[in-house]
Amino acid sequence: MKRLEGKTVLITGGTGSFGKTVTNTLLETGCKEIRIFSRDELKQELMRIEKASSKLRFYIGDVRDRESVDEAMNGVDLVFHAAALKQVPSCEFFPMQAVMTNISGSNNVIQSAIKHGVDKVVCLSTDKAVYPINSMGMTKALMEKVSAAASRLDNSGDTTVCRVRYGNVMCSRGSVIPLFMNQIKQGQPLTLTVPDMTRFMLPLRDAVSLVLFAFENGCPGDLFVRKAPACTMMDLAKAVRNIMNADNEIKVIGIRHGEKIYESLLTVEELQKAEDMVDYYRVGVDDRDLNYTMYFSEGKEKEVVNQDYNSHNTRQMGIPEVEKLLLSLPYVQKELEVWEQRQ
Ligand SMILES: O=c1ccn([C@@H]2O[C@H](COP(=O)(O)OP(=O)(O)O[C@H]3O[C@H](CO)[C@H](O)[C@H](O)[C@H]3O)[C@@H](O)[C@H]2O)c(=O)[nH]1
Repeated sequence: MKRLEGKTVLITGGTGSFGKTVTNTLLETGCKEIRIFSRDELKQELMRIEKASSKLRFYIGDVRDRESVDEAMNGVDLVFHAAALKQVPSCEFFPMQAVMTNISGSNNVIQSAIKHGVDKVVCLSTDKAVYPINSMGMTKALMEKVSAAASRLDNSGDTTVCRVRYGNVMCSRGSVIPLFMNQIKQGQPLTLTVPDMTRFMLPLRDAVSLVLFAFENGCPGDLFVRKAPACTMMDLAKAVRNIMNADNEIKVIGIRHGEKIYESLLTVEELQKAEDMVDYYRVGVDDRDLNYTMYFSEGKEKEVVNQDYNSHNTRQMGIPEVEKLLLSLPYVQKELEVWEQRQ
């Protein structure tokens, strides 16, 4: 991470799970300043106390409010744009709120970065933006378009805007793994939507590496995804039960508003032109030579792709592998420690 030496980094939505984890990583580099931009002063105060670092600067603001974004952007070299409305059900009920934050807010961040001559902006998107069926995914898909358009139009060439998409980040706030663990602690049944539903499972550390990879390798308009395994929700529920030594009932409750049976990380068309970078796929906005020759398998003709890259056709983990992955997560380790003391 030599390229971070002496840099000022702005993280929008910086008090979330991603923001906190990437901050830890950045604090171990030689970067000069990390700016945390978010709406919630309490979360900022807690983060200030927890991290206790003179490199951190906190900015209260909202991506919807361009002035507040401009204030935080002055002197910034790199932006990780993570601020978003991302709960599927609430975006279904309040789609215009998702429009204002995820689309207009993202445009504010990108335009402000271009105006301030920022080197690179990495915008965080989600698998729900691929063939979107819910407001959260639709607004994230448009955020991707807004950033792709900005990267085409910025002729000054000062600012590189690129994008990453990831699947379900394991144990992120409000997500299913913490929910299952709490249900077990309270002696309740595990509420399972659809047993065969699959999701890409991405530990937070891999989500952070993806974003750093995009920072290091991204050219204007690039989209990166990290290859990830998936599992069924039934296997996930059973794995959580097993690691907690529990036998709570698993109750099928049916699909929720705006949900899909499986998620896609790349469309058929994107996969067709994607460059395979071992752990990652890269999809460029056009066919320019972007100097990725070291990752190509020379001379191999591209096969015709007729499927998207989705959580049904990626590598499937069985219950033991899901258990192992769960046990490697700091969140799960902490929760299990408390749980085992109570037993
Ligand atoms: O009580 C529940 C709740 C959820 N699920 C299932 O668990 C899976 C994951 O659900 P989450 O609520 O954890 O996550 P979502 O897939 O709805 O969305 C999550 O992943 C997205 C990326 O795909 C975004 O990051 C988003 O913010 C985040 O909440 C889904 O198949 C869902 O049906 C259950 O079985 N029971």
